[in-house]
Amino acid sequence: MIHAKNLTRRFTLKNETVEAVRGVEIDVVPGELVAFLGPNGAGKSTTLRMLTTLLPPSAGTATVAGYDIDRDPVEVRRRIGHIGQGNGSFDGMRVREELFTQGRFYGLDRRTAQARVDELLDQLDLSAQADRDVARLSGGQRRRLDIAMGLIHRPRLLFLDEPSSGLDPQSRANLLEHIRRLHREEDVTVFLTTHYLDEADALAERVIVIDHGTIIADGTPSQLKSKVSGDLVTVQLAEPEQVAAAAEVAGRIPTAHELDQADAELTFRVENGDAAIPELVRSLDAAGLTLRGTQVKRPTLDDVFLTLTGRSLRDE
Ligand SMILES: Nc1ncnc2c1ncn2[C@@H]1O[C@H](COP(=O)(O)OP(=O)(O)OP(=O)(O)O)[C@@H](O)[C@H]1O
Repeated sequence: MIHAKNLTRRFTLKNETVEAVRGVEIDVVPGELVAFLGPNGAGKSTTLRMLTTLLPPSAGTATVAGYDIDRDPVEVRRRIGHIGQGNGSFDGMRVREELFTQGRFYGLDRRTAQARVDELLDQLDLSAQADRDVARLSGGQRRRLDIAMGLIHRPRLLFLDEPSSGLDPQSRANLLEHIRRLHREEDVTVFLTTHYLDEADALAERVIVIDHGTIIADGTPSQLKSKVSGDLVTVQLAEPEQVAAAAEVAGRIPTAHELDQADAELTFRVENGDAAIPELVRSLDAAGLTLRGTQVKRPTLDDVFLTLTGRSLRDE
């Protein structure tokens, strides 16, 4: 569905050149739901704009929905839906009218356009807003209308640039559910950009991580997390003086690593945190050390990003 090879884009501003995308390789097969994750400025939108034929690459090639983005941009556009950042609809139009116009724009006859509009209003839960002025929609409804607009011509591949950006948590959850359903029930291949870690984790079957214009990871959320070596175990001791001795005890667990001490707290990573705790507690007890508590935290996509880049995506 998407095959990008060495996709590269440079921007020249006065006498400075920015390499926004550097040799990106992406392969997406039909039916996948892919989250393209990265911090601000990583190159997500630039990649998306190249794949959707809005921006010519400086180097590299891509075929999207079976056509070359450079040689056959019109064929590509005909087969994809693209929902950009804050697409925005025309104010002063009613929801139904706006969708109908889009349908006619894509060459549907009046009757087909009408039927498609009704279908999309239903699918995206907008039937109750059909006769409402577009300007009076909530943020979440407006995003759903954007998606309906992008789907009018039944594309098999949908690109969404930061679809849930700026939405409150409830509208975000609702929008993601709609995207999930479209993917599941309509068999639409979805490629969306996001800088929300939890969103990528919860939504996507596959996450491609981009940083400084380069892809640094590609896999299912659990594959990516398994690259971060292990669960994070935190142990609180009664006294700061006991931490060094506790670190020695924890260090004997065969898979324990990244041991760190601060005040009365010891942290380390271990392959299976839950399985390691009982033996650790016994050993600490046998060494005469007093425990105040223990926690086990599974790796998150943020840990993956931190491991790969040395920075936290959450702080960006
Ligand atoms: N038209 C342009 N002219 C110059 N530089 C640009 C242009 N578009 C993007 N850039 C630069 O390219 C880099 C990548 O930007 P891009 O918008 O692709 O990142 P992004 O990952 O989508 O970020 P965001 O999440 O903030 O949208 C940034 O350094 C940006 O400033």
